[in-house]
Amino acid sequence: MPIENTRTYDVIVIGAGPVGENVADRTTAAGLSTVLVESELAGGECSYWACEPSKALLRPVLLRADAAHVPGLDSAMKGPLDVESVLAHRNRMSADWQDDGQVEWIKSAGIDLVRGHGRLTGTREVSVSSPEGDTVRLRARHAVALCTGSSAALPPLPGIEKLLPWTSREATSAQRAPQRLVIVGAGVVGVEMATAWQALGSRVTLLAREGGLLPRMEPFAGELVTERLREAGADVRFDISVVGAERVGEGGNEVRVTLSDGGVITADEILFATGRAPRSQDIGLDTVGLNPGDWLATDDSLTVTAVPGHWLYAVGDVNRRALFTHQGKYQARIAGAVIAARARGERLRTGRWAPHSSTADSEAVPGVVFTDPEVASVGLTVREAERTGRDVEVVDYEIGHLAGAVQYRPDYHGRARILIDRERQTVVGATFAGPGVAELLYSATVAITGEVPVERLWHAVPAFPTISEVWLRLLETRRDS
Ligand SMILES: Cc1cc2nc3c(=O)[nH]c(=O)nc-3n(C[C@H](O)[C@H](O)[C@H](O)COP(=O)(O)OP(=O)(O)OC[C@H]3O[C@@H](n4cnc5c(N)ncnc54)[C@H](O)[C@@H]3O)c2cc1C
Ligand SMILES: NC(=O)c1ccc[n+]([C@@H]2O[C@H](COP(=O)([O-])OP(=O)(O)OC[C@H]3O[C@@H](n4cnc5c(N)ncnc54)[C@H](O)[C@@H]3O)[C@@H](O)[C@H]2O)c1
Repeated sequence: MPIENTRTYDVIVIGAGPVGENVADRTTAAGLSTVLVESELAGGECSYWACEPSKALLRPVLLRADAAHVPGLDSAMKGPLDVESVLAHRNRMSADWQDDGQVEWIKSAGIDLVRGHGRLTGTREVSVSSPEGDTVRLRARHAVALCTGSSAALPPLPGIEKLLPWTSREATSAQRAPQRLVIVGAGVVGVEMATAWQALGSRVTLLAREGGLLPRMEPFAGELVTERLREAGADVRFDISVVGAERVGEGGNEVRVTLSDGGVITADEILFATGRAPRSQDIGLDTVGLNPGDWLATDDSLTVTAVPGHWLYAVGDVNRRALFTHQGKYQARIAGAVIAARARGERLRTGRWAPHSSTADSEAVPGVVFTDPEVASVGLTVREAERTGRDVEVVDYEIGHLAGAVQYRPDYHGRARILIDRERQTVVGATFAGPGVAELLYSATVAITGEVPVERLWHAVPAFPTISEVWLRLLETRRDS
């Protein structure tokens, strides 16, 4: 007999990914009783099929790329990667796809967890269907936060369902390297997975429908990554799309891909890295006047603007503001503070950079692409500045000229670009592409969010010999140009 029961909490959070967990943590810490609803694994996409496994696959690849060019280590780097150990390490970093550790943390934080598929059933009401067929009805006194994330979006290719294609899930959790892997899509997932699997033994063909890789970033970033992927043996093609694909061979063990230029490629697997779709199809949006399957638009307090009453929030990937774990967790801290303030009847402190406003989503979203070389960017690119009519100065510097870069790796090649707002005289965008630049990014993020005047940056002295000296060289280049 299916069981039905009803429970009341101050706050209901649907989705226990990194973002939902952080909303629940903040509301619980504010003294609000909170329940998390999760249909798969607590920890979400990031822990099992995205950030953690992908970075575990990439770390040895990037370390090796550097070490292979450092005198004294180069000869030790001649052999192939120990693929079995890399995959075993990846499995451990994905907690072997078990969420016991996360569940323990949820309990220790004083948060209740209900397993099952959550759906809104009306204002501040949620119903959860458990895998056993039971239903739990939840009521919220104050807020419901939708943190259901995103899933891979597949292109409308005829017969795609019969192809059994890889998405980001298979690409991050596969237990062996396919001999031949075709990757469609040149965004972050496409280039990271091309870097990983090419190094792990697959022959990768990467297909970009644009004229370069990483099309949303500064073009030099994609050019450097293309160069290194090609050196590693990957077949990288531009201005091309897939017009057809089918499983062929014995038991359908091969994929035959037909391209827009008439070419045909045969591979063992095909990965579609063609963007994300919101997980909002079946979460009861129609019961509150929203369209199932839509991204959920919010204001800077993460409140869903189309629903009256200030009780519904959308946080993380599902609101499409910035599809990164760190940015979703930033939103979660703000949403948690907003929910707590409203529950206490306090006025929100909104406005640029105020505690209840996720301003960084529009001004300074940092992101690192863990390719060889790494690409790190925050704030505007030149293209975005042009599109939004911002008057900026653009300053470029070849990172390989720095003493710190040569110490890092004698053949260092990389590029840095900052954008300076002419009127405000502050940095509004930065992109670094080169080995080891990931850790540089926070300095740029602080410069942008702190709106540090460029004149003051002259007093921020980078240590010698580090790659951070790029900041000084960028200032000198601007002064002397
Ligand atoms: C291959 C790959 C690599 C990435 N690498 C990075 C990286 O290095 N750094 C970075 O910052 N970002 C990275 N990202 C992006 C990052 O994974 C996402 O931004 C992040 O996971 C979003 O967190 P979230 O909590 O919003 O959603 P998710 O992590 O998707 O979690 C949503 C949770 O909600 C649950 N859920 C959904 N619907 C329901 C429902 N109806 N009822 C109950 N539960 C439900 C899901 O099961 C899931 O557990 C990567 C993404 C991909 C695809
Ligand atoms: N290191 C990281 O932080 C990291 C790593 C991976 C993913 N992510 C996040 O995940 C998000 C999703 O990444 P993604 O790479 O899936 O998406 P994306 O939007 O970055 O790139 C998608 C690519 O697929 C192409 N594409 C879309 N439809 C296509 C079609 N029908 N045929 C051919 N090409 C097509 C696009 O032109 C684009 O090049 C990113 O925006 C990023 O925020 C972050």
